[in-house]
Amino acid sequence: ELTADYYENSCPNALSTIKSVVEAAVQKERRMGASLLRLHFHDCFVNGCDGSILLDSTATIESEKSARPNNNSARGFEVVDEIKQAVDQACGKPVVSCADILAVAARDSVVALGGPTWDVRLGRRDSTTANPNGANTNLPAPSLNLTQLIKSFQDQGLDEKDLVVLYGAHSIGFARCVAYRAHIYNDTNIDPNFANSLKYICPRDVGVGDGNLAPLDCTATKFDSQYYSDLISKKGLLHSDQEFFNGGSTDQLVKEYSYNSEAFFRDFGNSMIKMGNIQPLTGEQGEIRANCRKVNN
Ligand code: HEM
Ligand SMILES: [Ca+2]
Repeated sequence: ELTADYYENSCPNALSTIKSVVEAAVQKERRMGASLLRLHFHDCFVNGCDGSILLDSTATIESEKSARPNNNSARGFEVVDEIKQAVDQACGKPVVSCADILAVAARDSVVALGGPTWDVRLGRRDSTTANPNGANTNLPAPSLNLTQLIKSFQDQGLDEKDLVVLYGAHSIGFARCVAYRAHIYNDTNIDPNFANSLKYICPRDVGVGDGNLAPLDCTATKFDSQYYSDLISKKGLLHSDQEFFNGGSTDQLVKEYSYNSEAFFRDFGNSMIKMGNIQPLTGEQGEIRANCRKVNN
């Protein structure tokens, strides 16, 4: 069982230390808040929230970082290193796990960008392995349809409502042309002016401008419910985004969140806690890494 006050005795300054590093990082670059939030998601969906995504490749470990959904895409690892150093210094020894750092940094990022807060449950321990194949299978691709998206969340014990509300994380951050090219050129459920404007940034030919970034919603540096309004006006950036408002079972919830940002904020915190509870290592399982990129000797 994870608990919110897990570090209260062992390191009373842990949470405030994490918060100040996250705030400084977001102040320097607002997108970093989005990148840190996504790291927690990509950690939890592969072998649970155990810091597995943070491990670098070695002779014996093939990293999740190099798996398709993360390669040239997941970012924020240097900020996690910075947090880890600061927090270990504040505690006097490594007592805070890298998995917990990701969970707290995700919350602090959302708050720093104007979103809701919630009590992060803590006490996760760090994995001694990575699972790149798991990253390839479990992390949903932007080409998925609604049924497949629902399935990928169900596999993690998350329901349709968790899916729609957590996907509101796309209220912040950016995607590369490779992720949205198919949607702007091939799909018809997209506002034509919106699609045309993106074609300047993202050329049709594969290999040209693949890394060019576009914002996931039109207020991408602020955490808000704008994302859902964008979907209603057919301005979802990814194919998978627009699947949530495309005549299916999730249309109603998208509408509700578009005009009720209080409900969105409340539900987001609850579903983040639920996601953060996916298969944690606890007790004697795993370890507390001294360096988030490496297993202990
Ligand atoms: C449900 C299925 C999901 C799919 C198919 C999906 C897909 C994607 C894709 C393709 C990108 C762009 C990556 C790139 O081009 O480098 C992205 C970015 C992002 N995703 Fe998701 N995502 C999903 C769910 C989530 C969830 C549940 C969260 C968090 C709770 C999340 C948070 C983010 C954030 C914050 C970014 C922007 C990152 C940045 O700017 O560095 N996504 N997602
Ligand atoms: Ca993991």
